[in-house]
Amino acid sequence: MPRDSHLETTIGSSLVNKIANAKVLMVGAGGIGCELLKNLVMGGFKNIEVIDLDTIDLSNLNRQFLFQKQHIKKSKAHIARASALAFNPDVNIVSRHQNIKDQELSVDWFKGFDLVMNALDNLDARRHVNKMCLAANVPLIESGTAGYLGQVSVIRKDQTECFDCQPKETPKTFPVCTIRSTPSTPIHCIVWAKSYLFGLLFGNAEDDDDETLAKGDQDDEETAKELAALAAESQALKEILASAGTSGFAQRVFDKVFYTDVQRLLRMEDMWKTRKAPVPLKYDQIIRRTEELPFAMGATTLDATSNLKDQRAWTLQETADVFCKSLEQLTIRFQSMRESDAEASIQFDKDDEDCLDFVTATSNLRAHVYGIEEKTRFQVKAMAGNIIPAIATTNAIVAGMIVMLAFKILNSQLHDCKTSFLVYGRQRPQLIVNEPLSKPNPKCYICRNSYVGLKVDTISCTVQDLIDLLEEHSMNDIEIQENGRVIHDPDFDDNVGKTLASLDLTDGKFVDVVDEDDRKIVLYLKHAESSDLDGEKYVLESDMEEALSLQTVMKEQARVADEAEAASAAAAEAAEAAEKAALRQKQQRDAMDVDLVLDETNRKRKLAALQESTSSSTASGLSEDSSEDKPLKKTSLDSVVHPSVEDDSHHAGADNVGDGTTKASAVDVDEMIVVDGESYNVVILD
Ligand SMILES: Nc1ncnc2c1ncn2[C@@H]1O[C@H](COP(=O)(O)OP(=O)(O)OP(=O)(O)O)[C@@H](O)[C@H]1O
Ligand SMILES: [Zn+2]
Repeated sequence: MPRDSHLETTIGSSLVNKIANAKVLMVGAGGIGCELLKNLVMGGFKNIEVIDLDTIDLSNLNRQFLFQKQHIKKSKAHIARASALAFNPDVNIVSRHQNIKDQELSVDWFKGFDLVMNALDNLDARRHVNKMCLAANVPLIESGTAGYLGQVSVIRKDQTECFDCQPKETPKTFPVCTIRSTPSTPIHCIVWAKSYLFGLLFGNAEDDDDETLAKGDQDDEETAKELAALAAESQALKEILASAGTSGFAQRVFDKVFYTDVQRLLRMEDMWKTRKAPVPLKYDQIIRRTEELPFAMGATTLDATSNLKDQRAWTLQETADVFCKSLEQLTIRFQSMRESDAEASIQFDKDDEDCLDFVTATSNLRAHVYGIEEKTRFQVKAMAGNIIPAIATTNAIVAGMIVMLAFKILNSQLHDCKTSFLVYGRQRPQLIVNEPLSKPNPKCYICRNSYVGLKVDTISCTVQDLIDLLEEHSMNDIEIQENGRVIHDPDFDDNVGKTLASLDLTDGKFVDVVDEDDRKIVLYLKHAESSDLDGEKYVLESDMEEALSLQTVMKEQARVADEAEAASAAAAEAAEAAEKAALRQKQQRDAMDVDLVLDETNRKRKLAALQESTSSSTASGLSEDSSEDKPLKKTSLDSVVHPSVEDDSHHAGADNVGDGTTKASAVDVDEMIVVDGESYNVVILD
């Protein structure tokens, strides 16, 4: 039986043919990628290109099942290809051990695919593929997982939202004073070790801040004072750094950060009125304490190859030992890096043994000083590396959903595609939640651009030539930028005589051009020898007029969106003002007495009774009327009591609807009814 016969029965031979003829690109051969590649070769795809920049790590093997122990350190892309071919040898797979951001992988290269599928793990690469697919006008399936959660969606130029249409969540930050002075949780200690101390010791001493530290309100006098003290503290540590590499260096750092600095903090007595005060720790103390222990725990040496080192809590002596040892190792590395490059720094890497040792020991020593729970090396790795455990099943489900979307896209059924969320722990027993694909954000600065290929000899073409070219297409007073770098604008013309190549505007670069009407064209440069340009100075690969008129439409859409946003902001403001006014009114009414609480039915009866009684001129008060043959039903407002319950002298004859508390003033007065010259405040229940 032919291999694809079941597939044909399921989805029809026409779609099977489309799948077989499609050329698809898979970016990333990790957790999702391995599952996806298997699905593709089993799902009838015959032309697949797979790219991954990484090599296989032992930690990948639990879920990236195309890889085995003997593949460790080999290219993920090449091994994924070889293993997938074993599932189906009848497929053409090209593997690339390469970064998807490589310049050689141009917009034209992307144009060679019918569909791109991301199986990536980082924003930067996702953003890049998003932009390339928009420029190449190729559909992209974007996916991601985090523990039990997963998401799959489709990105199609001008039809759906792109990856950058909505701002992405910024990483969690911590107030700098919490991290530097008043930690209260293990993560505070880990961030201090990883982002502050590590950076100060092995980074560029000037930029000892980290984006995980939020500066807080520096106008606040207390905060400003504390920040100044912290800056002085960092400066003192930098002075100790001058003795790096000499004997006793590690102990000096130890005593500085766990003793001297903590003592300074303790002098700020107000700080500890409501918090548990830290206990300064000196290196010598640990040695002394360890000698006092019944067993020679200080003699324990942690075996780096043993799992125990990762999984069990270390003694204080062990922690101090690891601190000193890892500090020395990293210092040696740092100094040798600095010999060849004065700006060199070590980046924290959770998979680097010395880095992880240093951060584990340092954060636990700080935790010890502050009486905070200590963490094992394994736990610190997860927390410092922001690791959410990857779950094979989640990846498998998401890879399955990617293939279903791929089928629909190749079958021209974009309208049937949905964004799918894999959810977990919800009350409803529903694993997958679907949402229609969103429309592009009219204000998106990535997908609302018009991308135009420009073939040009970048060696001879000057910025002025580029300006002339754009003016020929009626783009005036233009501003030219590349990746945020200003190349030219109406007030900055220093570069007009320079060639594109001399400004590093070379093959594959995106050049943003905005004109006086705010129309934005992104030119992607394609270097061509002058001889290949048929005597022309340049060749534009798309119709510029069409792109510009599309821009005019998009700018109008953005304007309408702006207006709608402004209108909804104004409406929200008005609603807030109305709410405030209503609240004020309520407060005024609350100050009044409440005589009756009626529900709507009662109100009608009451009014009817009142009218009847006043017209017959027999009524002397509400209570008499209401106790006639049609008695009023008491309302169920338990919390309201007629003021006369407290004070009999007032409206003693009124109908005491509602009973219970004494807080009549908490109720709105809805109506005032006048009967026989006497006024009654009435509350009407909904
Ligand atoms: N710029 C890029 N170019 C090519 N491949 C990339 C790029 N960025 C990330 N990748 C690849 O995407 C894959 C994502 O897979 P996954 O999320 O399972 O990560 P992992 O690195 O295998 O696992 P973990 O991060 O949990 O150790 C990785 O194999 C990674 O090498
Ligand atoms: Zn967008």
